[in-house]
Amino acid sequence: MSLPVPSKTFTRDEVAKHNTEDSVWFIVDTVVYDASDFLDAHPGGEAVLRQVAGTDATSIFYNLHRHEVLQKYNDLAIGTIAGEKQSIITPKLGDLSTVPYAEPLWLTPQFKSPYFKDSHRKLQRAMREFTDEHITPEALEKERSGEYVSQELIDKMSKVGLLHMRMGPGKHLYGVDLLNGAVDGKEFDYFHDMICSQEQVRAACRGFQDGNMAGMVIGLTCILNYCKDPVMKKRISDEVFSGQKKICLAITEAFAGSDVAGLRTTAVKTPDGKHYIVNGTKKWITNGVFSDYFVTGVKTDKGLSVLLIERGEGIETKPIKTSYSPAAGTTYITFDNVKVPVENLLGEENKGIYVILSNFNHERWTMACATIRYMRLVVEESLKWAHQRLVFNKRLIDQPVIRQKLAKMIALCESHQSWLETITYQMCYMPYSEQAKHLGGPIALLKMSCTRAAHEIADEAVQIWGGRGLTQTGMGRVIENFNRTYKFDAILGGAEEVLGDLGVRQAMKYMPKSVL
Ligand code: HEM
Repeated sequence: MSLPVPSKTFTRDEVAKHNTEDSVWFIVDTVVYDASDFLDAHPGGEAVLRQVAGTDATSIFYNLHRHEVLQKYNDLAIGTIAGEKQSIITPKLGDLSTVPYAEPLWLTPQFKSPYFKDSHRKLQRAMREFTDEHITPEALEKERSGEYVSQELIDKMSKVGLLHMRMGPGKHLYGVDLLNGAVDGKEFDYFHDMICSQEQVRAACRGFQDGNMAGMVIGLTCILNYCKDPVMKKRISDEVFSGQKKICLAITEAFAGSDVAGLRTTAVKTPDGKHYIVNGTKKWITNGVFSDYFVTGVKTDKGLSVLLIERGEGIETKPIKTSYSPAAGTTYITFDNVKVPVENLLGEENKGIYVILSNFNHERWTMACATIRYMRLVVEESLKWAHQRLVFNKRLIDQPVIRQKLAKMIALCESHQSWLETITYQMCYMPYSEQAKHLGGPIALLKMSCTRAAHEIADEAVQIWGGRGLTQTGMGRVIENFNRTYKFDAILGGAEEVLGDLGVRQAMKYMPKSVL
């Protein structure tokens, strides 16, 4: 699609005359811009615009700006050069990128994949459109302002079944209209789930990405799988899926992160056996500040247990400032003699470790989906920039050292997507009971390896982008965000070292005795 600009045409000679005190025109990709009234407002200053007045500024413009700047300021366009056609494509909402490696191979027209059916492709299109239209604009705004996700967006996501889909396959999807029939809830598998995760990441706002109901993705699973009272389970899931109530997972403490066995929040039964009294703290809890329900890991008399705690007396939530956006709603929680009915126990008393561990696989896999997709976005942006940016009279891409960096970035991205798809295929066909045994290790290793790859990609990308890779606005916005935030994935849901160890320990369990 070309930029929609007025139909008036000019000759290049006519444009050249607008190089005066009162009139500053220039050409970008055959479109004529009248910047005379924009000089004061231009973030790059007046002088630079005066320097290009009357000329074709295409190459200098793309050396400094993203194409989306022209979309935003389209009202400065007054026409086009007679007989010439725009050559730069403006993507439509929902379009696939035409940049090589910008889409996973299964979405690249020349490639085939055994894993993806029509419903996956239909869902991908619908998710891309929904993300471009509704999620990205809000993500960009909230990432900057640090405000929390709006109720309006939550309502929209609820209406199209996106909140339901983010919980992965299951009965909670039956009978729900998913993005206007893009996929039937009974057909929804982990590849659909992967698509939902990966498409949303394209907003490239890591803090908002977590702020946008990540607490639900990791917290509500425990209710769906371990709440014994069907009435309570239905009430809570209805409230959360409809967007009226928010939920989060509160496991980590200042005392214990990946080492969940070291938790210190206590739950002591009252003498009449009807309640637990909860005391303690939780730290780094995503979405905690605005949550109504806390799925909380506690110490009971003989082990760990998991309780559903409703916001009320004795609970205080305070935002924690981290290196990503406050939009994530990262929280410090204190529980001070909080009275919780015993019916709110999820799973068995003292066997909460199973509740926590069974939750981890989907959480870690979702994080791998997201990290890999974000890596790909960095590859896309870097490929575009390397073709656009001129230094030492050459495009960056014409420098072998830059091509080497891109080669490494592409290889890391493609190999991890392939590994992800292989594991996702096993998740679709392996019974849930077997998954913890056989997939816990591979998923842990995948997540560990993804975030190591993210580390390499962030490092190479910033070198390609220079100062722009460290600047929150303008051309390098995506690179800066990725470089500042990829570490969250290397820590949350299990630190790299813990996951690596888990993967190898699981392999040790299955080592045949006879190999020596
Ligand atoms: C329709 C025309 C233009 C519009 C709407 C526009 C808009 C902007 C905006 C929004 C920025 C802030 C950075 C960003 O968001 O990318 C910017 C920065 C800048 N612009 Fe423009 N601009 C235009 C044309 C030009 C031209 C022709 C030049 C020629 C030299 C120029 C030079 C700069 C410079 C030097 C910066 C600072 C870049 C940086 O900090 O990296 N702009 N412009």
